[in-house]
Amino acid sequence: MSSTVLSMEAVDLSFGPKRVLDGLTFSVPRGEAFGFLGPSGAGKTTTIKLLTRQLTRDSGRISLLGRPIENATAADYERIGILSDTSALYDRMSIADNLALYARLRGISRGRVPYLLERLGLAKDAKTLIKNCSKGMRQRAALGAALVHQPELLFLDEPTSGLDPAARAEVHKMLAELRQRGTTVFLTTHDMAEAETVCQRVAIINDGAIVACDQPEELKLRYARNRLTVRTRTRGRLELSKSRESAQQLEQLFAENEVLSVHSDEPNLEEVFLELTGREF
Ligand SMILES: Nc1ncnc2c1ncn2[C@@H]1O[C@H](COP(=O)(O)OP(=O)(O)OP(=O)(O)O)[C@@H](O)[C@H]1O
Repeated sequence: MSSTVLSMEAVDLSFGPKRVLDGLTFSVPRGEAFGFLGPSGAGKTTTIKLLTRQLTRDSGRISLLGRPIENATAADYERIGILSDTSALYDRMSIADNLALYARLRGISRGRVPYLLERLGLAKDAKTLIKNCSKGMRQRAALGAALVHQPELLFLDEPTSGLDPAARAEVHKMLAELRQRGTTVFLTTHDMAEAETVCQRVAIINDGAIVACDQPEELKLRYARNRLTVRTRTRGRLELSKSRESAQQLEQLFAENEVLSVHSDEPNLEEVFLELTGREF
């Protein structure tokens, strides 16, 4: 069987006169956590909707679980889990009952529900009605619903938005475990630190087109600015590039006993993102 679980080739999509996706091309091998990053409105959710057949492309090819998406069967969709802001939870039912319902809809036992509640930090709130949940609790419950049938391919649209740092860390741990078990993850996020923690590769999308796609480390080496920040006694903070001229300048500053500290800025994905999209989140 092909090791490519998911791919798009030259996919275009317009809403009316507006081109939203423009020649989108990428592929995701089995077992990879693939991050899809981009500013608001770049086309991330639209891409997930195409991959999960909530929308249809204008042109190009999409394959899912080794076959053209047009030929995907109901059984293929049983192998997929989706978390998005349209994930439906029943407001008047408790968290535990929602997860049990999802298990029943998937035709599996509710045996995994207590485990998921525990792992998602929801055990003590299991009986809370969804309508009385905080945004973070709701988000974790929706993640539980997406995971209940142990999908081999998981689409996560901003899975940790609204979560506090502890819950976020627990979700990251769960995702790492899922990946170890061979689950393929397609994830959108605005959180660059999350992308670096969770994803083996990331694509950066801007105005509907992929502007870079690689391992976070590679992108950082390729695009991040390389700077030194020097705090001086009388000249304040100086920013130097890592160049020969700057080395001479730094030597001079040391000779003049000006240097209080030298800090080498580690390149980070946020800088890469800004460099490539020209936009903040
Ligand atoms: N049903 C629709 N009809 C018309 N335009 C749409 C529709 N859905 C999305 N769009 C437009 O398509 C573009 C991409 O939207 P999309 O939701 O994919 O962005 P996104 O990258 O997920 O943004 P965010 O990070 O804010 O969730 C936006 O300009 C949006 O306004």
